[in-house]
Amino acid sequence: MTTISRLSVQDIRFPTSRSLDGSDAMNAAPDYSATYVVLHTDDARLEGHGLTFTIGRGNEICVKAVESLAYLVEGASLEEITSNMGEFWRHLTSSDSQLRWIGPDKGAIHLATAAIVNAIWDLWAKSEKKPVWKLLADMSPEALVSCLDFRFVSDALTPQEALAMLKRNAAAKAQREQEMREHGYPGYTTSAGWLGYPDDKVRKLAREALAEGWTHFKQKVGGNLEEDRRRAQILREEIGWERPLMMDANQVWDVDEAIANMRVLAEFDPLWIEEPTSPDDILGHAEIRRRLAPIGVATGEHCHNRVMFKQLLQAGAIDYCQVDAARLGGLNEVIVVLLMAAKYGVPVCPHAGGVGLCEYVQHVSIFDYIAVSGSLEGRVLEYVDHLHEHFVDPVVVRNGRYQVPTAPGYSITMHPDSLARHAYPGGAAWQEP
Ligand SMILES: C[C@H](O)[C@@H](O)[C@@H](O)[C@H](O)C(=O)O
Ligand SMILES: [Mg+2]
Repeated sequence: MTTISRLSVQDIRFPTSRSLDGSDAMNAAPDYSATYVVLHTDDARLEGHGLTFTIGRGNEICVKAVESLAYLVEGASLEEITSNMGEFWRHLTSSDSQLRWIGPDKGAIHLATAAIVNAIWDLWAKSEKKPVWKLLADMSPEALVSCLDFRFVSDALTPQEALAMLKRNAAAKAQREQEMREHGYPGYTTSAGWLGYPDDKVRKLAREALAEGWTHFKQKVGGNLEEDRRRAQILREEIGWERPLMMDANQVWDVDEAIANMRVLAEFDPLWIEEPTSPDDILGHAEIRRRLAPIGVATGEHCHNRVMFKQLLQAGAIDYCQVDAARLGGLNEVIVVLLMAAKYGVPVCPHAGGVGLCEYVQHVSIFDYIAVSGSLEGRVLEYVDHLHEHFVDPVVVRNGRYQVPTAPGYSITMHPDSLARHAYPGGAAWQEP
């Protein structure tokens, strides 16, 4: 038996705003940050690591929220948790009504939940000596369903339906796993298109990404429309018209504004417009989708729970579901969304623009292909080229495709010296001018 003896949490921040990596129309100068959780156990060789992605001072709140939730896992045994993961997830999200009140299932408390829940999955996978995607892919449909909480979504997807979907896909799992191991999962890069980059940098990075084998590119829009057009022109000059170009407005527009601006940017043939308006505006997304077709609508990085994803799907509001591994309450809730998206026939293209998110979502997409959707059609996994060097098992991308991770766990463990250097405010990275 493995007992979780203690939870520790650290405020880790990277000064990415200095180079405007990650910048967009809403977040002009983000410092990519992580509320970083370690579950210590009575076995000194076994720890579970997890993080939630925030920007700079957002960590102040998330660290506190993790501290408040810690008592719900400290002292529990891993076996006790994993023998009924669905029930445990509900315990973590609902049993303390004082903490639930500041959610429910949204905001800082839910981000904190994600860090803890993902650390449990990391611990579980490490104890089984498997990468998380493989732990999931090897589970029986019954075992997987028992990890999930269908509360508030059973009108759209029942546990029985989920079971039937997983069973239908089970026969060809081994074949799809082999395919993933041989060819990897298709990706797209956002790294050439950050809003704060000067034109010559956009051009240079697009050229380099093309040479590396990337086939899909995303640019930020939503600043000044003429500047958006200029950058789109540069990208089209570099990548041609055959390769898909996606656009991301990061929520800055009202509904009508989004439609008007995208009608102008339509000349660059974007595959999708991402976060065209407020992430909470389900009917607004549906309206934008209806009026902008065939340009697709994508959203999800700020969609805070399975209930909202349910409504986006029910309302026919999205063409691409951009689930975020640390915005939802960890992997359990992510899997519920994968299943709902598969039922509604909407491809899942997870969000990965942040620190550690690429590391997480490679497991999500590979598992989705093997066991849930069984399809690669319309699916590309985001990649951003930042901060991977801080991870013990960083993502490996070849020719624009994510290679299957093989190390045990959720790939989210950071090097101890990276943690020490980027601890805020004391770390060396924050002492330099
Ligand atoms: C502040 C961040 O870099 C965002 O711009 C990023 O997550 C982005 O929306 C994305 O889609 O990758
Ligand atoms: Mg985005």
